[in-house]
Amino acid sequence: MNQTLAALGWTDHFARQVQLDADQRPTRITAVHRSRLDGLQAGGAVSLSPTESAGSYAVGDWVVASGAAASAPLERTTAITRRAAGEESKPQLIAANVDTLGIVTSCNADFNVARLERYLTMCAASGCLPLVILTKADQCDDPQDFVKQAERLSPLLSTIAINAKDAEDVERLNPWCGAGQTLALVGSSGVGKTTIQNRLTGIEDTTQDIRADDAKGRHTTTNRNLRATRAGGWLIDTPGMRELRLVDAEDGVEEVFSDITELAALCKFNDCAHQTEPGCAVRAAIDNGTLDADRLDRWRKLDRENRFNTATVGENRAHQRRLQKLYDAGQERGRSKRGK
Ligand SMILES: Nc1nc2c(ncn2[C@@H]2O[C@H](COP(=O)(O)OP(=O)(O)OP(=O)(O)O)[C@@H](O)[C@H]2O)c(=O)[nH]1
Ligand SMILES: [Zn+2]
Repeated sequence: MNQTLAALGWTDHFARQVQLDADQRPTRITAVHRSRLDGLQAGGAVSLSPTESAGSYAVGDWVVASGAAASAPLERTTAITRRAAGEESKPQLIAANVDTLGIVTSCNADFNVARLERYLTMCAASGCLPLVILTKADQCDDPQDFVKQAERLSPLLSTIAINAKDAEDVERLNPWCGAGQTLALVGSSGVGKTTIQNRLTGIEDTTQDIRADDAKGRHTTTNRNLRATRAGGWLIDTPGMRELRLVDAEDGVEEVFSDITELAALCKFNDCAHQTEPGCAVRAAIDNGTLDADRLDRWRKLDRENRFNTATVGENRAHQRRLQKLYDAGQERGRSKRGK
């Protein structure tokens, strides 16, 4: 597969960061393995050795290859992260340099304003442009009603209603995954992500290019994580993309709920909880009908949850430090006992 760098997504943003020697090649990362990176260059697919730990790279990253050695990732335009599962709840990088995050929901009971706001918040924190894709328009009497409800959530939002099983309908997504453009999809199970991806990539069987490392520890090339679209662009599909949660997304909450944060700035007290305080601009807006009380509730919930997630990440670090102190103190006691 031969590509121009621009078609791979290379822009001035990346070009400005490097002075390329004759033997150096910009490379887009298509898969991250424990001790190896798969990538695409203008000349085709390559396999590279990372110079940083594997965790510092993500699918979609740009690196500079000198021979078979990959530089550290170039500064990203966008980064999608999630809160890692388990004990170590530090943010985990899911994908880099995604231009548009397609938030997929259906014109049915899956459509849920609170959930859309969560995804929009995450999208804002990542730096990607949001695109709401409403599937199953063919099974609904008035898809435009759903479109309107979604568009009300943010002026930055594009919304499109489609039948994901209809090839022409799915082609309407081409502007977001044409040459040089990278798209990723999020959404609940069953909303039609796989159906859309298969149409966009022309690959009907998603399992066909999944191949694990073989028994001898060799790797086989897989294009599953960063897949070429028929429109000439890229689609990122990793297991992590499917399990996204909010992390460190405070900026995102502010952007998506700018109407509320702007009002809150006008409250008489700057620690106003918008409950019963005098001079509360938020309650005033609810009273005069310019702000929806449900929206305030959803903001509270999201803000609280986001603070909790972020706090847990911080608390975990604090917890680790406390454990280390206890451990050090224990060793010290042991030493002084033995010394007696
Ligand atoms: N009629 C209709 N059916 C759809 C549409 N989109 C998806 N479906 C059907 O809904 C079912 C689920 O679609 P998938 O593409 O597997 O959904 P998914 O989001 O990939 O689900 P997970 O793989 O569980 O995350 C399939 O039977 C699809 O054929 C649509 O726009 N219209
Ligand atoms: Zn207030």
